[in-house]
Amino acid sequence: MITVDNVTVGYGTAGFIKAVDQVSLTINDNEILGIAGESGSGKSTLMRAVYGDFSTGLRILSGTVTGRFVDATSGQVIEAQSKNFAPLWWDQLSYIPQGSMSVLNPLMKIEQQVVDGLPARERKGGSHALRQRIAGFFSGFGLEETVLDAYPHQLSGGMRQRVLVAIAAFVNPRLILADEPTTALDVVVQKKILLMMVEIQRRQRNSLVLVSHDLGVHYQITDRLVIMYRGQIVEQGPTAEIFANPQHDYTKNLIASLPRLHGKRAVESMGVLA
Ligand SMILES: Nc1ncnc2c1ncn2[C@@H]1O[C@H](COP(=O)(O)OP(=O)(O)OP(=O)(O)O)[C@@H](O)[C@H]1O
Repeated sequence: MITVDNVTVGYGTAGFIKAVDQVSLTINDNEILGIAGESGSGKSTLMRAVYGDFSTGLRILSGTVTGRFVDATSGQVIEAQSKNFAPLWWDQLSYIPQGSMSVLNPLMKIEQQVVDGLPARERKGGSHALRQRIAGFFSGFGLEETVLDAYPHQLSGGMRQRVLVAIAAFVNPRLILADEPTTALDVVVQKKILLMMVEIQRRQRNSLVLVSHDLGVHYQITDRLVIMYRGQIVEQGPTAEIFANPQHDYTKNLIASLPRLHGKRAVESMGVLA
């Protein structure tokens, strides 16, 4: 679906601050791909390059990010470079950036924020019918209809994050990019959000890329894992294989640093999806 080929990405026009260095990876159809790595290792930058969001001064210095999508209405295959992805946002690929409060407009009720992001074809049938569809979709994930009439500040952090996930998934995009969606939330809320994202991926059979510095999260929900270190990918492969047999010292240290419960690694005892 997405091929990242030897991409170097950074910021600035006069000078160039390199943030991602010669990275290659593939995002396949119908999979959960995890991206892990310490703070500043380039995870968010890579996500922006894959989404095609150059608004932060981001620049692809070399290499390509190519997407292959199928138009939901015409069935036509669309192949494009990420610099041309903007018309495909929401419909084909959606992005949940870090920080739910800064993403949602504080002055607008949730319903309007959902509606504003929708492609025109989704708005057909009038506002009442659309509200019913949105409410139905939200309730499928335990979000009551009253949430639609709330302003962001009236919702808890966990609720706002679930709303963001629901908005990102509403039009059934083929790829959802989620950047640290559970960071700064307590473990109970984290679990709810992770379960919601897995449920969405299973129902929609799309691809989910999950950025998290928390290897425990990756262990529980990702199919494949990419480990970044100082702007480069130092390891990638099936998550179970990486945990069973980490190759790179950085990955070994990350796994060794996971908390232990009764002599077992905590990830083995948590079983979010059990
Ligand atoms: N808008 C920007 N302008 C200039 N440099 C930036 C910008 N955003 C990020 N950087 C730099 O790029 C590098 C990679 O940052 P990035 O946010 O991609 O890492 P990250 O792994 O996502 O970190 P975190 O987990 O803290 O979010 C860092 O050195 C950072 O300072």
